[in-house]
Amino acid sequence: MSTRVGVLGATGAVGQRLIQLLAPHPDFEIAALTASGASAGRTYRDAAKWRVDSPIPEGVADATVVETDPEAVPDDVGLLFSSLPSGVGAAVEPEFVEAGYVVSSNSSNGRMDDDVPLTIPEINADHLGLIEVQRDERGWDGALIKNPNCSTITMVPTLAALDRFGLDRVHVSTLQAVSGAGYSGVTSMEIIDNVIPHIGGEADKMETESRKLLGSFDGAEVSLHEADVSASCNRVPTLDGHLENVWADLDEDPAPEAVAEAFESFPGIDLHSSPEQLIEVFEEPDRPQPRLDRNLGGGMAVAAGGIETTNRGVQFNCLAHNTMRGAAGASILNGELLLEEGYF
Ligand SMILES: NC(=O)C1=CN([C@@H]2O[C@H](COP(=O)(O)OP(=O)(O)OC[C@H]3O[C@@H](n4cnc5c(N)ncnc54)[C@H](OP(=O)(O)O)[C@@H]3O)[C@@H](O)[C@H]2O)C=CC1
Ligand SMILES: N[C@@H](CC(=O)OP(=O)(O)O)C(=O)O
Repeated sequence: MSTRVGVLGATGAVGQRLIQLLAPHPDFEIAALTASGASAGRTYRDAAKWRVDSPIPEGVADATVVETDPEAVPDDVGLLFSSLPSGVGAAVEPEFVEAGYVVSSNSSNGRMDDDVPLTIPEINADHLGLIEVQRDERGWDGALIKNPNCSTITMVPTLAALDRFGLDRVHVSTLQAVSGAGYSGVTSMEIIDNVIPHIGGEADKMETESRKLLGSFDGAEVSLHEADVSASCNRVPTLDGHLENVWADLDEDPAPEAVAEAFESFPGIDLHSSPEQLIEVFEEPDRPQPRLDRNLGGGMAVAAGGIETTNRGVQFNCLAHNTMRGAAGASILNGELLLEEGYF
C-alpha cells in the first residue's frame, strides 16, 4: 500500500521536480500540495508556472493548493517533502513536526543542528538514529531529516570512497549550473557569456556539511570528520549539473587505478531511487561533462573522471545532477530510507 505524502513549497522549482518524481513512485501517493498564501485555494495548474520537461502529472493539475499550515494538511499524510525557502522552512517545519508529521527537507535551515540527521542514504544512513535524540530533546512525535546542499552531495560520495586512504584535506572548486539558483536566481544578462566567481553561503555549506556527512555517530551525537575542506564556488552558464574539480590530500599514496577502483566499488543502497552504480568512472580525460553525463543513473549517480595523482594525494573531477541527486531526488531517497526504517 502506498504512503500518502505531501509537498511543502509544491509550486517552486524543486517542488515541481518532487512532483515529477513522486507521481510515478511505487511507494508514495501525492495527497497534499502547499505553497504561499498567494497560491492557496487555486488549482495547481493555475498556481504553478510549470517548467519541468514533462506534463503536470494527472491528478496533480486539478488538485487544490493549500496553505503551508499543519491544519491544512490531512492527518493521514505520513510524510512531507519540504522545498520551502530556508527562512520559511525554519519557521514552519518545526510546526509540522510538532504536529506529528515526518518531514524530509531539502531546505538549508537546520542542516547543521546537532540533533538533525543530515543524510545521504548511501553514505551515512546510520545518522538517522539522531531522530531518537531529536524526539527526546524537543518532545517531538514527528521527525525532521535534511538532505545536504547540491554541491556537497556531488562531492561527498567520492570523499567517502577515498576515506579508506586516509582523507586529510580537501580543496574543491565548483562550476555550478544556473538551476541551483532557482528560476529567478540569476538573470540571462548576468550569466550569458559570463562566469560568476561567488555563490553566497555555498562555500561555507560545502566546508561544514561534508564533515557532518562523513562524521561518525555514536548513538548520541555526530563527531565531524577531521578533514579540512576548502571550497570556492562558481556559477557557470549550464542549465543542470554541477561539475567540481577536487584535490584530496591523503595519508596514503594510491595509484589512479586504485582510486578508480575505490570509486567504482563504493556500495550503493537497496532503495528505489538509488542507482545501481553510485559512482561511475570515466577514463576519457574530457569527461564527465554536464550535458552528457548529468542523467546517469536517472540523475541519481555521481560521475567521476580525470583522476591523477598529486604529490599529496589525488585530483579528479566529479559531477551530479543538482536538482535530482542534489535536491528533489535526495529528499525522496531520504523518504525511502525513513519508510524502510519504519519511521512512519
Ligand atoms: N539541495 C539543493 O541543492 C537545492 C536546494 N534548494 C532549496 O530548496 C528550496 C526551494 O527552492 P526553489 O524551489 O528554487 O524555490 P522557489 O522560489 O522556486 O519555490 C519556493 C516555494 O515555496 C513557496 N513559498 C514561498 N514563500 C512561502 C511562504 N511564506 N509560505 C509558504 N510557502 C512559501 C512558494 O510558493 P508560491 O509559488 O506560492 O510563492 C514555492 O512553492 C530553497 O530552500 C532552496 O535553497 C534549491 C535548489 C537546489
Ligand atoms: N546554492 C545552490 C542551491 C541551493 O539552493 O542550495 P541550498 O539547498 O544549500 O540552499 C546552488 O546555487 O546551486
